[in-house]
Amino acid sequence: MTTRPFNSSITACRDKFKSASSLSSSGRGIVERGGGSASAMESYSSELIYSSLNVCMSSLTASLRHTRLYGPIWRSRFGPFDVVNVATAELIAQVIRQEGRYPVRTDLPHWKEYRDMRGQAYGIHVDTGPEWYRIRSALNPKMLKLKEAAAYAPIIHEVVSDLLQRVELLRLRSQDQATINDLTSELYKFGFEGISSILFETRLGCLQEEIPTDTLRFISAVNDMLALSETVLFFPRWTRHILPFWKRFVQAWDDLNDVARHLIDRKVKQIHDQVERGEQVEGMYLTYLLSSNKLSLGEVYISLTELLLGGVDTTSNTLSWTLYHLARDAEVQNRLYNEIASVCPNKELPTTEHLTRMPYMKAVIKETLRMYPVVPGNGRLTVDSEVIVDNYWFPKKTQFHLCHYAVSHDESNFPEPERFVPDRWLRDSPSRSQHHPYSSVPFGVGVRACVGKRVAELEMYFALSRLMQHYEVRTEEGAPSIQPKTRTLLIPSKPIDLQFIPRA
Ligand code: HEM
Repeated sequence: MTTRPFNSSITACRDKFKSASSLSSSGRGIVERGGGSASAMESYSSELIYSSLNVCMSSLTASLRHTRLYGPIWRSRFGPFDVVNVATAELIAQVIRQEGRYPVRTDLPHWKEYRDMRGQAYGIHVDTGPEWYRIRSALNPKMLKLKEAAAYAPIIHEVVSDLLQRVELLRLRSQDQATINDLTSELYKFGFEGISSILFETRLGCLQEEIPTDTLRFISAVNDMLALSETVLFFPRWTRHILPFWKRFVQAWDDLNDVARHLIDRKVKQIHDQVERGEQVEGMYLTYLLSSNKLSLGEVYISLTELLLGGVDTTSNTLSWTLYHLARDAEVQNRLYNEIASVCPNKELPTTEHLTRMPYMKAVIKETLRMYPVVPGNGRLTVDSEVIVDNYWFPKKTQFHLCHYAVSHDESNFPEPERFVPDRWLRDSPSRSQHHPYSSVPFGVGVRACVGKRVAELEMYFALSRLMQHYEVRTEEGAPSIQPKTRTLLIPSKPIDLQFIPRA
């Protein structure tokens, strides 16, 4: 095969590998999307940190449709993005196996610009290469290992107790003394409180009746920054004088940093006072980061903020979908309840040891994350070397989009993919699916995978097991089924309202 020029700079073919031009001509297509229309902006305006992940920004249905139309690999353009999409487990595996020592998801030039403007450290999302690795290595301990994350069990239980109280309050306040409307927004408060109590070692009061003013400012700064992140990236720089987005983006970051810094500085002073008094310093994640001396104070500010951004919306959306399905499937719910009740009789508080004896609960969460991978599409930008994927040769600086949602809904991996079947994940079950290891990787894989996985799992397991101990969840009569949609993260397209019936 001879080398032929490709019709754009993104792919180039080399001897022995397929001509990348066939990406656009043999049913593997280039999909062009117009830039900047109001409707496009509406559906693609981002909510979360994972704006940096969902590089092709295609909607779920579009990603499934494109897979059917173009096969497992195709190019797409959206605004400034020129992306190679891969939509089989094997191709995802090929990209990941060539990601190198310092994988990059995608560029975040607007975050970098903000940090340059304010003279701040870059942090885990903006830094690349060995610098990213240095920060990531400092963050990994006390987060990634189950044994270490287990130290957060008491504080997570404290926050789950507040969640239970809030559920009871809202239930009793409702007309039928059962229904909680828009469960996801309540679970969002739980997610925010849970992760900040570990990271900042401070209870923010998100689940209180009257949320403190500073906490409200924190929550809205997080929301504003994330909602504006993609918008800012999308519009050309010259529009910044005319459109309000950049100014609001900067303001949101300023507010976010201000509250985070205040929380951290308070802790630094407490630790300093304890040391002065000759007391033993004990704490959680912030104390660990400060005492490990691996990061500058500026890097600690940025790192905790970025961990918070990764942790607030992810666990809450996953828990919402889990409860939604349990409410619709009495058999699955009973089985889960029976497992929890047999491991922890008399509503005993579950410990991490108890969790090791709850395989069905883990299967329920795995199945939720298969059907609703909260990060439905991830990205990898090849930086250091050229790569070969599906026998095509791709040059450096190729942006890949890993279409996780399409893959985990592919029936060749998971028969009847639209059915919620936790049994697929159980070792001895006849329904256990024989799937490719990369067909459902909701936390990512490799050195760049989710740093908060263990904490997220603990939060979800404790919250789910205790909710089940106290309540049976049901749907209201005639409640419509709810489809997911992407707002970068995968979220319910409508509010989820569920009934919470107290158990004896
Ligand atoms: C259900 C819960 C969660 C899911 C499904 C999830 C999923 C993911 C995924 C898919 C990635 C990208 C991995 C990759 O590129 O290979 C990621 C990255 C990340 N997540 Fe999570 N996440 C969850 C919870 C959390 C929590 C609770 C935290 C905070 C403690 C967190 C913090 C982060 C951070 C900081 C990154 C970036 C890591 C890096 O770039 O080195 N996540 N997460």
